[in-house]
Amino acid sequence: MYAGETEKQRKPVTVASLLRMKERGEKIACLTAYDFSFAVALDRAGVDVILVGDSLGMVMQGRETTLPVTMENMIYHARCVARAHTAALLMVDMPFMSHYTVAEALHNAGRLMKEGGARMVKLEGTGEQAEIVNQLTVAGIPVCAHLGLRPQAVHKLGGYRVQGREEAAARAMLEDARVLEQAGADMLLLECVPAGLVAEITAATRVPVIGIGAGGECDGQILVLQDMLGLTPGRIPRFSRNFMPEGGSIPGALEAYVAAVRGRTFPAAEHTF
Ligand SMILES: Nc1nc(=O)c2c([nH]1)NC[C@@H]1CN(c3ccc(C(=O)N[C@@H](CCC(=O)O)C(=O)O)cc3)CN21
Ligand SMILES: CC(C)C(=O)C(=O)O
Ligand SMILES: [Mg+2]
Repeated sequence: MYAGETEKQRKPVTVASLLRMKERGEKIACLTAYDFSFAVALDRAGVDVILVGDSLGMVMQGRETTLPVTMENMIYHARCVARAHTAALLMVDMPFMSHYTVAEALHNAGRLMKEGGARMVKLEGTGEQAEIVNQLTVAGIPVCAHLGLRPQAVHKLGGYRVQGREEAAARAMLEDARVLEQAGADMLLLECVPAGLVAEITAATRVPVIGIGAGGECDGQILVLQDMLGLTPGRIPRFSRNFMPEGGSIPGALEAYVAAVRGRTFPAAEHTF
């Protein structure tokens, strides 16, 4: 929005308001953004949570993976988005190797909050990260724990593959979700997880569960902005959908996405594992 321009006020989205949305069964619509202009557009479309994702390594920088993304990259893009002063909650990814000791996690999450303007940080991890989530919680930093397909672990996982298909892996993920919620996580994000397991985790937790390639039974959805605007070169992941044909324009596509999430028409069966 231009300086001095006024807009009808939307109440700021908070950890508490997201919890209420889960309790009421209202779906939470989330998207990534990496700059000021798109942050304003997402906010106007009624998006609840804006994620400055480390997917910026791919969609902003043209890299093959998210691994080279730095703290400086994350802070730069977070600051650009934060200047939109959105009612949408601003969540920022902790990049690869920024959160594997308590001291580093506190230092780097602190930087995303202080310098980046984040209101929540997201970290990829398992139950092993419980102590880190607990210490961030002690520091008053809202945390989203990202489970399932963790793109920062792509070389360990052997590719961008669905996670939690085998019974033992499914039990472990459910236990990780419980442990991370117990440690203080305010939100969970499940990427590329079979819909049945997602439904189980969503029912077993009080905090909102956001999905990407995780079916329609979780509390909200997230997509990478460039994928849903049809801007990604080549094939988009199966779980994604281009909303541009339906929306007709960028604001139209963003509104169509929010409406489809709220109206439970996205994701459909073909986007689900
Ligand atoms: N543009 C973009 N979109 C994303 O969703 C995204 C990124 N970048 N970068 C970071 C991660 C990487 N992601 C990905 C990338 C590819 C698949 C993929 O190709 N999945 C297969 C399913 C494989 C299986 O069945 O096990 C697919 O067909 O969609 C999944 C997640 C999600 N994230
Ligand atoms: C795909 C979402 C969940 C993400 O972590 C990112 O954009 O980096
Ligand atoms: Mg990410």
